[in-house]
Amino acid sequence: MMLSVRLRHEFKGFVLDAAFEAPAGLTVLFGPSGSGKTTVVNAVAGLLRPQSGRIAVGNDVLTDSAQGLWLPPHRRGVGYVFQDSRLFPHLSVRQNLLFGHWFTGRGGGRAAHLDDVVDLLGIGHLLRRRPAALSGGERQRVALGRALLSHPRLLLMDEPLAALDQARKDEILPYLERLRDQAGLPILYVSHAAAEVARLATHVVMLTDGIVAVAGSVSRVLSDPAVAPLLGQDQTGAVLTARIAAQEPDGLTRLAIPAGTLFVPYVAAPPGTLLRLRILAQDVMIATEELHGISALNVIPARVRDLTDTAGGVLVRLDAGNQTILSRVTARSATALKLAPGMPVQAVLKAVSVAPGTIGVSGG
Ligand SMILES: Nc1ncnc2c1ncn2[C@@H]1O[C@H](COP(=O)(O)OP(=O)(O)OP(=O)(O)O)[C@@H](O)[C@H]1O
Repeated sequence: MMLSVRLRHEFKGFVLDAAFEAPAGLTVLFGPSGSGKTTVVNAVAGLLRPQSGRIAVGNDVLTDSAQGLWLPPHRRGVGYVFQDSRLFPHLSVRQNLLFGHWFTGRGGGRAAHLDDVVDLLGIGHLLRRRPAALSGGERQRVALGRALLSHPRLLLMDEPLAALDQARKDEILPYLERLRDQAGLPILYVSHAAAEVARLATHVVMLTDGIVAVAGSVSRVLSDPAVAPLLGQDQTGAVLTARIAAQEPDGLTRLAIPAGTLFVPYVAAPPGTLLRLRILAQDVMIATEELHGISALNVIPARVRDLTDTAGGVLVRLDAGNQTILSRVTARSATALKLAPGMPVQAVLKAVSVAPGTIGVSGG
């Protein structure tokens, strides 16, 4: 099931002209304030009728200006989760959940069942409570459950974590990962937090000034130097998948990636588990010779693919196995090391860069 979007809409002083596809999984719509994210989401939800374009989920066409077709919001099968949970305060959690179910009246075989959704989101112990007696993170989990129980073809999430503090975000992220991996739906997720993109996205659509600047899988987009100015210097970095190889006696966890072995602080998961790692460009040093007597645990053989000058230094894209790592070095170092495409190097990852907060299950 794939969401495909082609849209053109003009406000005074702003033109949205965007086309992209979002497969099953979680596609983050990312971009600076005013780039058109909400306009896209509103067009998909049916809250805005675009001047021209076509929006479809699989074979179901939601909007097609060429045919004069435009489905109203309640006939789109779109589950919508907002920044604030918008639960009904006078209803219990259970009643809130069933409201989505009841409202659409689209039961039947493919219906998500209350018990399954409650399990997926870990909200069984909350069913009798009123929203006022929930934490912000719990409320968002209930709002997710309500959206899921409306049997959507598609989930839209407009900065669902933006109103939560970091502790509540951390609490809800694992549930979003499960939803992404188990719901089998396209999820279009608006965010301007790079950490959320790195943690949750399977695909990324970067919007700037109403057009799609870059789009593709999260690993490809985040390792694209063209994306660095949009993410910001200290947020630029690659995302890669690793497999837990073993738990070490000294408390570290050994990970396997195609290019070699990484050691990270203990990750509580069994060998074989796939993890997603975020490796910030500023945490990767480059050595042109074999290293001895260095405290860094993680040194990976790699090859320079290309170099890009940016405001904050030179971004070096490194091929490591079939994965890509980004490193930021000063122009002076790039010159001194004579870095050039094709050159074999060692990527030195500072162990701290693979911190627990940046580790999530793989997805996609
Ligand atoms: N109803 C409207 N009438 C006129 N201009 C609008 C309208 N809605 C949005 N715009 C303009 O369209 C542009 C894109 O707005 P949009 O809300 O889609 O951006 P965004 O990426 O979601 O931003 P943010 O991250 O700040 O929410 C902005 O310049 C905004 O002022």
